[in-house]
Amino acid sequence: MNKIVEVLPDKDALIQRSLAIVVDKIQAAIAARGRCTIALAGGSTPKPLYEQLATQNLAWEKLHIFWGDERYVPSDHPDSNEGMARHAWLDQVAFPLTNVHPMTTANAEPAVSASQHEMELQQFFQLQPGAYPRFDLILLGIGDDGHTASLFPHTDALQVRDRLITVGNKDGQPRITFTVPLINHARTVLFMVAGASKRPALAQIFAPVADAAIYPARLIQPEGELVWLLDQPAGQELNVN
Ligand SMILES: O=C1O[C@H](COP(=O)(O)O)[C@@H](O)[C@H](O)[C@H]1O
Repeated sequence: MNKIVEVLPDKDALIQRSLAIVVDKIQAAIAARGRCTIALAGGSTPKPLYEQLATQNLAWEKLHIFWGDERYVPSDHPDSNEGMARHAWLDQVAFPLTNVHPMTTANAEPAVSASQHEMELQQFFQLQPGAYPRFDLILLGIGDDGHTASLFPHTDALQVRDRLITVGNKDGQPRITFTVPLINHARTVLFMVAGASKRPALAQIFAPVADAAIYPARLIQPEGELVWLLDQPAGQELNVN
């Protein structure tokens, strides 16, 4: 694993740096393999990045969009990660409908939705049973509690090692999420973390020793490249070399 940690002066600088990295990864993947597969983060941090991506002139027809996690709500719900990215980016450019692969949240049982999305990934990547796809880029954030994607502290989702997609749990609310092994198979994982509220969790995530059950982002140790982009309020006390 190649780990890079950058502390940027403020959130705007973090967004500009993430834009440069994401555009570079998209173009490199298309040049090397004829397409790029990217899994988006939700929440609020990446929204300005998605708005900036909507201003770029990229080969959208060669870009396939997935999500690393989803709240279990309809896509038109204000909490929807899909809805946020569509509004900020995907609906603003000529993006082929077939290139957008959201996690369904239509089933009464979240486990059914998780299985359906797993089958969609297996078909899209033409996977053998038990194989993991290698996303070109997976975007992640962390919560104040150290969660990432929808891998929350002390939840069963943290232990899942034989699935691509599983059901997450935030205080009893279901989520759909990439599993740890799926994330760790990525070519590049890019964390975007902004704000002083993330500082305590970051200190534990970066500590030489800490409990990954409490700070699940510690479990993200990809085979490829791991990039952490932090703004100054989040990363100022980290001893990052
Ligand atoms: O609930 C979630 O939170 C994390 C962190 O969001 P942020 O806005 O604090 O960066 C996000 O990465 C994840 O996709 C989302 O479902």
